[in-house]
Amino acid sequence: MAVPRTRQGSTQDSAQDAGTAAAVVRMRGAALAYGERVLWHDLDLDLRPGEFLAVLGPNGSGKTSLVRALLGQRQLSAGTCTVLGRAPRKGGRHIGYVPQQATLSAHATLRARDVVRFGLDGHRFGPRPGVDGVRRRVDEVLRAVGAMAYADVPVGLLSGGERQRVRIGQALAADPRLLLCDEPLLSLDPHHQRAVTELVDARRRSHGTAVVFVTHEINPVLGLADRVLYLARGGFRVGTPKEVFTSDALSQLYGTQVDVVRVRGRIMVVGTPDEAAPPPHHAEADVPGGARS
Ligand SMILES: Nc1ncnc2c1ncn2[C@@H]1O[C@H](COP(=O)(O)OP(=O)(O)OP(=O)(O)O)[C@@H](O)[C@H]1O
Repeated sequence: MAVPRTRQGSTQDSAQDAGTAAAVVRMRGAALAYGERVLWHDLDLDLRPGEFLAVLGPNGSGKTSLVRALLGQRQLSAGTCTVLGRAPRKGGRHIGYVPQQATLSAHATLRARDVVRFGLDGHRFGPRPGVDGVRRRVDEVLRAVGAMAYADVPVGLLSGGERQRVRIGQALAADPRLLLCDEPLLSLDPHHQRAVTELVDARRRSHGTAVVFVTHEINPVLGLADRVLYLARGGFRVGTPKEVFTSDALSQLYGTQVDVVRVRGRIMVVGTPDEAAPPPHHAEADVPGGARS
């Protein structure tokens, strides 16, 4: 089960250090830069089993790059990161990855069950189940994600919401301890958004799978996220949704007046600068008052 933990900036505290032994992801002083451009830096983060971390931020703030760093596809430019106690590496076992939407269309003629099976076959190490075992496991996963009804339908014929269930099935097939979801709600209607978030939530509650969930919108995960990592302008803010979604916290992060308004249990953020603007470089990015840049 998830235990919320608060963290702002990079100052370490003993309570957090006590919790690191079981951390699924551990980052210390982590930074990621492309050339001169620093996406984020001084990031300290411990993600515990069963914890749901929502990652938010404007376009280009480095959310996908963070996921790629955890997958071992991007090298940190500074600091350290471990995933399940080891340096992140490509093809690591126990990591389920739900990539951004586009990727499945390349395999549009494959049936849903084939796509889920790839989640089992994709791992080069560890014991391999036999043919019957594979089929059983694929069926089990298809049922778990509610995709049994279209198990034999080519994914190219499925709706966006149905495909997303299949993608999640693929990510869950290998029984991951860490689930990385990169904008799985993109272009889904509220009904399907709810279905997808409930699937992910059920998984982390039943299996203690830690979740990193990149999303542009906090509201669909507001009741689920233990913590939010909000990236912007080369900086970040991390804490519970209540702590991060305040006018003060986001104004500090953005370096301009931002208003956070709550309406009928939903959060609206008003006044964020143009999302297309690139973040400043490292030296300009320090945000005073603990919201680290
Ligand atoms: N390999 C790379 N080399 C150089 N720049 C890169 C590379 N990969 C990403 N970038 C740049 O880094 C920035 C962050 O990209 P990233 O995809 O992590 O952002 P994001 O927060 O996921 O954005 P979005 O919300 O649009 O998906 C972008 O400006 C992107 O162009």
